[in-house]
Amino acid sequence: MTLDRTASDSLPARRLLLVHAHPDDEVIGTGATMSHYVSDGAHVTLVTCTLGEEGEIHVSALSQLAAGQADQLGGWRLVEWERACDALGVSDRRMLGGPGRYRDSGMMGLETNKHPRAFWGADLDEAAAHLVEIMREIRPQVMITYDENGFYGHPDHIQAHRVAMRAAELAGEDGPQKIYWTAQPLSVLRDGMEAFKESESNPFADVDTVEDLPFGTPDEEIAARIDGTEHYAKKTAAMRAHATQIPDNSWLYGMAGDFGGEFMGVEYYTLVKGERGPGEGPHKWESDLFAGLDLDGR
Ligand SMILES: CC(=O)N[C@H]1[C@@H](O[C@@H]2[C@H](O)[C@H](O)[C@@H](O)[C@H](O)[C@H]2O)O[C@H](CO)[C@@H](O)[C@@H]1O
Ligand SMILES: [Zn+2]
Repeated sequence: MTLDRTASDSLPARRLLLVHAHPDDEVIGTGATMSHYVSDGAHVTLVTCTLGEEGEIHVSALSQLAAGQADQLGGWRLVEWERACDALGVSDRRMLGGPGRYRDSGMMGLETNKHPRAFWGADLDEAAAHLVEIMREIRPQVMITYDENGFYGHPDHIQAHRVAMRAAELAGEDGPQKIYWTAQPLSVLRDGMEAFKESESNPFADVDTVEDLPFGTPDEEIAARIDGTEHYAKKTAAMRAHATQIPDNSWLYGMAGDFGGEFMGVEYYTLVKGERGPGEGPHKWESDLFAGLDLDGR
């Protein structure tokens, strides 16, 4: 079968693919990065794997949409997701296999993990094939997804990692030349713990040290620091679009409000495929995910 590569030939020279598990993950972990690259003229493709049907509902008027009631939260979060992508300027956004193909599995160990459409139980190569199709169309040079623990251990995040990495393997030369996993440097977590210690809405309240958290990466293992502080207003606008998941009193707004863009507008990554480009600072962190790539060849 001859592959139609004219699609990517008509796209901008730089093409970034992000693979996320639920609506809202895209903004929480990578919203500033997405907005930064859209603003800088790159083509950004977001692939989200589930509709988030099993999520909480922080908007009381919508509480009856819950999975155990009308079971309509997935459709509502699809709308939230579209609005959030609009706020970030991301027009190329897709649900893996189409909206509704894979269902939010719920937290690890719950009965919902066994739902016949739960993403956690998806056939890996079948799910990866949907992503390979997108890679062949877009031919992204860079891909962002989660580490093997899904950043914090949620089954859909772990499965998103597995599907993204398998698709990159199957896509061969149409797959990404550089692959990054979302990460949070331990130094930033320590600063956050200090900054939040007097705060009412404190995400660090249940731990004594940052090493007790299910995530955190030694600074020397971080490869890239993307400064999107000029875009954190768009990131917070996109977060507000996800109102069922991110309540107005969320600590995430505290980070943006009291601590400015440094915490919300800067996002960090480890590099697991490809060569690190030129970097800055004590650990030579890249400031551009496309650093070191020969873009002419693709
Ligand atoms: C950020 C993220 O991945 N959120 C997921 C997660 O949400 C958690 C879940 O509702 C849990 O019950 C809460 O205690 C926790 O505060 C939430 O972050 O899991 C949901 C169910 O799979 C998912 O819909 C949501 O997007
Ligand atoms: Zn998620």
